This record gives sequence, C-alpha cells and structure tokens, in this order.
Amino acid sequence: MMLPTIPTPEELLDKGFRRGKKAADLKRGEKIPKHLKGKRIEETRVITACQVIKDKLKMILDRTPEIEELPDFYQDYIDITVGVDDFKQSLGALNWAYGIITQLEKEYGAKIRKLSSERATGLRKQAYGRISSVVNKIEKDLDFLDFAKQNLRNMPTVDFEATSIVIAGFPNVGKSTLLTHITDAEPQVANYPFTTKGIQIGHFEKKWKHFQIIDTPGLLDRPIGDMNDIELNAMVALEHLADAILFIFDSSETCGYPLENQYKLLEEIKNIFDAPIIYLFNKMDIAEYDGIRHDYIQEYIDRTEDPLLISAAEGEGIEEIIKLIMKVEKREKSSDDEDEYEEDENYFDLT
Ligand SMILES: Nc1nc2c(ncn2[C@@H]2O[C@H](COP(=O)(O)OP(=O)(O)OP(=O)(O)O)[C@@H](O)[C@H]2O)c(=O)[nH]1
Repeated sequence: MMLPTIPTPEELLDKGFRRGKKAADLKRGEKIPKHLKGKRIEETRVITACQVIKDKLKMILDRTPEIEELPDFYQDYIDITVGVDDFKQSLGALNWAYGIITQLEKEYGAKIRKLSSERATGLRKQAYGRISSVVNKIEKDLDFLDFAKQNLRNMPTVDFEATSIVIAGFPNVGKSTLLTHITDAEPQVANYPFTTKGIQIGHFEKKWKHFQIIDTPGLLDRPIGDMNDIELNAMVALEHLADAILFIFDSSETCGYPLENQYKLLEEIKNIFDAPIIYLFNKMDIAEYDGIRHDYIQEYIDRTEDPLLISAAEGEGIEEIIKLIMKVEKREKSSDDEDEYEEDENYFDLT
C-alpha cells in the first residue's frame, strides 16, 4: 500500500511560514494605501501559511485509504502490523489540526483586518505561535503515520477475485518446492507479520479460473499453542483469506519433525480454520524403500481423509493436486461490522 509522504512538524511549519513570507513579500511590492499596507501584508502572511499547512494535511488525509473500505484481509493486516486504532487516531488528529488551523486562519484574518496596521505584526506573531503549537501537538501522530507508511510499503497484493489456497506444514516439508511446481511464475514475495521470509504468493489460471497459492513460512509451520494473541490474529487474517488449506506432511520425516508432531499441527490448524483441507503426503520418493512403505507411515495415511501421495521435488502428483484445487469453491467471507471505530468526541470537537 502506498501512503503519502509524511512531514515532521518542523518541515510542515517551515514550509508554511516560508511560503507565507514569500506571499507577504509580493504584497509589499503592490500599490496599497499606506495605512492599510501593514495589515494586508500580515494578513496575507497568516492566511498563506495556514493554507499551505492545511493543503498538506488534506493531501495526506485524501490519499490515505479508508480502512473500513478495505477488504477484511487488509484491515487485519494493518491491525497486526501497525494497529488500526492507532492509525485511525492519528488520522483523526490530523483532521483535528486541520479544523483548528481553519479557525485560526479566520480568527486572525478578521482580527488583523479590524485592528490598526501597527498591531498587525504582533497579531501575526501570535497566530504563528498558535499554529506552531497545533502542529507540534500532532508530532506523535505524524510520526506514527510515517512508521505506518514504512511498514505497509511491502504489503502483499492479494487478488480477492481469485480462489485462495493457503499452504501449511512444518518447515522443510516441501512447501516452497510445491508452490513453484503448481504456480506459473516466480511467486511474489511480500512482508507478513511473524514470517521471517515474508509471504509468498503464486498464481495459476486454468479453465478461466484464477487461483492464488499462499505460503507463509514461519507462521503456519509451528505449534499454535506457542503463539501469542497477535500471532493468532495473523493466523485469523489468513483464515479470512483461505478458501482451502493445503496441508503438507513430510512422510520421510527428513524435515526433522516426526509424523506424530506433524499430525498434531494439523489438528491445531483444523481448530482455527473453517476452510476445507487438502491433505498431501510429500517426499514419497524417499519415504519408501524398494517399494516398501513403513507401517507407521501407512497408519497416518489411513487416518487421513482422501490423502494424496506426492513427491514435490520430482513433480509427482502435481496434476492430481491441481485437479483437487480446481474443485475448491470460493467461500462466502463474513465481514464483522460490530467493531466500528468510535471517535473520541473531545478530540474531534472543534466548536
Ligand atoms: N526427496 C525429496 N525431497 C524434497 C521433496 N520436496 C521437497 N524436498 C526437499 O526438502 C527440502 C525442503 O523443501 P522446501 O520446499 O524448501 O520446504 P519448505 O517447507 O518450503 O521449507 P521452509 O521454507 O523452511 O518452510 C529441500 O531440500 C527440498 O529439495 C520431495 O518430494 N522429495
């Protein structure tokens, strides 16, 4: 997500005051009756400074998307990454500053016009003091928005029209090998909270249907019991997105995790995700010796509903996986309307 560039309070004030001075200098060259000149110069200076600062604040507000209008996945993503409440509060603060500066512009414009030219400079200084104080009050909000901009820069680009399949399984079971076999091009790599390597999204199209396969190394590959609330929220964001889960077992256990533990992870994932699960037993090429399969591997295969036995590295079973993926239906995604943001009335009250 591209957010607008966020200035510091100093930059914002500096720009406003510099442009104010420039406009005032131009006024100085104009033919104006002497007793009015001082007033006009200072009035121009205050009004220009206010407008420049307001324009910048408005540009930031206009170019920042309304969070409620984004798909659930992005709302969740923003919440986990930077916090939706903080985000909205910061925008609220900018809106507040915009309102106050509009008032100061009117108030001081009128005062300067009413009083004598001798008092104009004093009034302009007073106005500048108050403008500075308002802009400095939103320092932490500008700071936060800049932090959000940096953190949301490499947000995953998700196609909400496509059917989404999320891959799960312990590290080294063959998730990325499978992803590259199923999808067309190099997967897109984007940031995702709690994944050291980011999220990988690959696409493929078949019979006019578009599918995206999502791998989240570091998230769907470890016991959920160990996760904190925020990490669980990151899982829930995926749940909002997934139309189906591809759960991959490493039948050879060369990934370092016994099938017993892999099965436990599956049980945990079943508790969190409502989406249907496609079960894959990978690395079958090394799980069998001379065509003989260990009884205990067979036991896990037998415990699983419609398992597919594959070898991602050798491209064995890929066609069957694609056939199963083609049967996945897009799920109706519910959006929760209850947690509408409540504005802090005192903060927004400009009257
Ligand atoms: N013999 C064999 N090796 C495989 C197979 N699939 C993957 N591997 C190997 O297993 C190792 C791990 O595969 P990856 O695809 O990187 O596994 P991953 O699950 O994406 O791993 P993380 O990114 O760490 O989560 C690599 O050395 C692969 O070459 C397979 O079907 N057979």
